[in-house]
Amino acid sequence: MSLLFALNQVDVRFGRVTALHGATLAIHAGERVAFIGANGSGKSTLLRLLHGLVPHAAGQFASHAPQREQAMLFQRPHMLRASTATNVALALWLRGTPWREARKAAAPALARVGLEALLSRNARTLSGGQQQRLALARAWALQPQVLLLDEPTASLDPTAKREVEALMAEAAQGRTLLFASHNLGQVKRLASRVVYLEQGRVAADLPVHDFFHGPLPEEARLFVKGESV
Ligand SMILES: Nc1ncnc2c1ncn2[C@@H]1O[C@H](COP(=O)(O)OP(=O)(O)OP(=O)(O)O)[C@@H](O)[C@H]1O
Repeated sequence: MSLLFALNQVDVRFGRVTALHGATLAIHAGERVAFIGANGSGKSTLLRLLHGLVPHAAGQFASHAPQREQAMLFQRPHMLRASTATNVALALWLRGTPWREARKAAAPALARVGLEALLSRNARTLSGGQQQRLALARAWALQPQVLLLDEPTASLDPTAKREVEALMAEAAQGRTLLFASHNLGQVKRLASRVVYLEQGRVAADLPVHDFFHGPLPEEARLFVKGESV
């Protein structure tokens, strides 16, 4: 599998805060990596670094995945005050698809996530679960090699969580999936590898089975115990 991202002793800083500290990681095409850890441990920062949204302050960072081959979903996606179809079409247009073609691609993308009945609905009026589905449709339409998801089901009710998670699994087929989650059940269902962050450091990096069944550093063990009750 080809190497997509290589981090060697990478630091990311926001003023005096070091959000990532000495992170060393290699991510290959086709992997499904879950980033877990307590609030503020650096999960979003790591995803944002991989997506080219924040610079690194120290160490070496190499990305072999072109930005246009990536799509990122945020916990609370930003929707434009326009129809759901326009929201999808604009994402395509911004990546260089001619407008007419982009408009045409919107309907099938929305149908994939079950929003075909809401094509002309103002996206800002959608529920949280519907907005997350729209965000997935937008990402899906771009057909990215790499899908980055930052706690995409965190603010959803249990039913919407299940629905969006099923769509995430489907959207990840044949792609590299990199996601942050506090939901360890979701991590077990979706990830092939777990990276556990602690105060900006990579404290464990293991295949999913070994993470949940093998010996772990003490902090990671306590984290899993605390989160899985
Ligand atoms: N734009 C920013 N400016 C200043 N500090 C920031 C910024 N973004 C993140 N941080 C800080 O960097 C650290 C890591 O934050 P990050 O959002 O990456 O954590 P996280 O693991 O994603 O947390 P959560 O689980 O709460 O989403 C925190 O101390 C946070 O306050």
